[in-house]
Amino acid sequence: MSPPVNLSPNAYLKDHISAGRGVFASNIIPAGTEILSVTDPLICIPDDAHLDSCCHYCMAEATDETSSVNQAYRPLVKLSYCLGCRVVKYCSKACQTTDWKQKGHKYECVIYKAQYPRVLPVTARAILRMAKHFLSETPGSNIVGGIGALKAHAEDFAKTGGERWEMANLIAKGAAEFSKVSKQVSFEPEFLRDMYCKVLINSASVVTQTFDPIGLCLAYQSAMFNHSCDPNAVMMFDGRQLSIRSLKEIPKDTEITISYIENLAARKERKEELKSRYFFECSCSLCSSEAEPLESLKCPKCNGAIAANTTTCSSCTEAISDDELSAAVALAASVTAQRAKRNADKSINPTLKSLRSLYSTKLLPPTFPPIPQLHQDLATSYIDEGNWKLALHHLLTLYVKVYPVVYATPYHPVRVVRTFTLAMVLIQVAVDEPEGFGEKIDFTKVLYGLLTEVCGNVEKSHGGNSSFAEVVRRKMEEVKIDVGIDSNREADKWMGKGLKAIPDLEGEVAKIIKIVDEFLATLTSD
Ligand SMILES: C[S@@+](CC[C@H](N)C(=O)[O-])C[C@H]1O[C@@H](n2cnc3c(N)ncnc32)[C@H](O)[C@@H]1O
Repeated sequence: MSPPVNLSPNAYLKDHISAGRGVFASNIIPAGTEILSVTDPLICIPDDAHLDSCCHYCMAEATDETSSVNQAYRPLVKLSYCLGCRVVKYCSKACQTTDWKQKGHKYECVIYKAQYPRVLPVTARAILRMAKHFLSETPGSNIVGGIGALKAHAEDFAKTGGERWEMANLIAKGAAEFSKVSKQVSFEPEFLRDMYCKVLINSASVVTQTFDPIGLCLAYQSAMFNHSCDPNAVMMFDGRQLSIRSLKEIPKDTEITISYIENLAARKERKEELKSRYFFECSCSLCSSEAEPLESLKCPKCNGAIAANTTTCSSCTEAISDDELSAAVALAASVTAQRAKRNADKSINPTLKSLRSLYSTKLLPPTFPPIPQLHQDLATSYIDEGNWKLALHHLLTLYVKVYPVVYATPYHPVRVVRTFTLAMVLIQVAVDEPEGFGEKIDFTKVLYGLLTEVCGNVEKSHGGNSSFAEVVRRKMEEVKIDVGIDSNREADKWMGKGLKAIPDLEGEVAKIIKIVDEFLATLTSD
């Protein structure tokens, strides 16, 4: 069954040789093009941790007044509870009315109220919503066709058994029981279990402009895109609006792919996650390649690269023992497993300890998973506690050493957003330490260079009309005024090209590289 939707003028749906159906380019799609835009996904709701801090319709986050970095991204938002259930919150009457009348809160409210103070988990809330839509629509409607066409992998879930299958049965049974409270419609557990499987296979995390997960989204249009670990497109959110944008030029009739999982993970972890969560063996170009760049190790003598599955430095020909290399790789795998166990916990001490243990092998470079994730976790934690200088060191490390390899295209949305965060943190450090630090970088020049890079890439990464592009433009104007930069300045020519491409910033870039190298040396030596 195919969903009865026209995906976009740029894309068409076709049976795939090994992945069910897939989405293909109808014509040459230039890099940085919006391929799909879904303004009203079927389901788009806050996850359990964000029910209190996000609007249940538009996903606007309540403004956190304690963090001036986050402040830069968000307009002021105040949320009020739905007085019926006191579980969900809204930022405006308009959002509340639309959620009530069109998205299903009229149906859910009484169920949530009956459970209060217990709150249903996000998957239970999602399946009730999806089931309600499925049964209330006229048979043959787009919604009924769209939901009906989604892959459920129900047999694979049942065959695999284990915790996930138990959870599917438990949530479906619970939700069926809760649905009896409603006088409108109640559901059988088997039907809800099928909806649950569809949600797990086809939903995506709603993310903020800084790519932090805040909710669950299911749109049958975007659910048709298959996965690649080296995708040519990326899924993004602007509030509840979902879009898929090209990361490179996509030739006509080529499959358009997105990544279902964290880009920074190692091949083994990626393959295991895709198999256990989505029931397929990934055979993308990256997974089938002999050695991917992230798997290279570092020569302890000259810092040259030791390609995966080899034991000799490609620059100085130093030979490293197999045992030493295997021990370093095994340590990285064990830190990855520990990090997954800690889940969202980004406590500084254990994370820092893990990072030091990896660097102390002297064989693992900053790109080797999970080192980039640990730097990112630490940067986030330091930002949360207002320790700008340490956050800056981790962000500079990612900017200099990791992003050019991991997000090779300069307009990859994650790279653009992280560069903007780096600029915002730099402002905070400049306020705390106006005299500069380390090699005394010229804050004004570097800040202007970073913002020039972000402004020049945001059109392709996010689209010129996105809220993020608007925030970036506002910030750039503010900075130009604050530092007295005339908008016709020579450097405007270098929009989007990156710090290294701006001629009068060569000296500053050299200082930044030195700061990062010294910082990494401190992590290695202790
Ligand atoms: C969100 S759906 C994508 C659309 C799906 N192909 C369909 O026909 O409905 C996810 C499912 O598609 C299949 N899939 C996605 N990417 C794949 C890939 N790279 N290789 C094989 N199967 C894939 C898996 O069955 C996966 O559980």
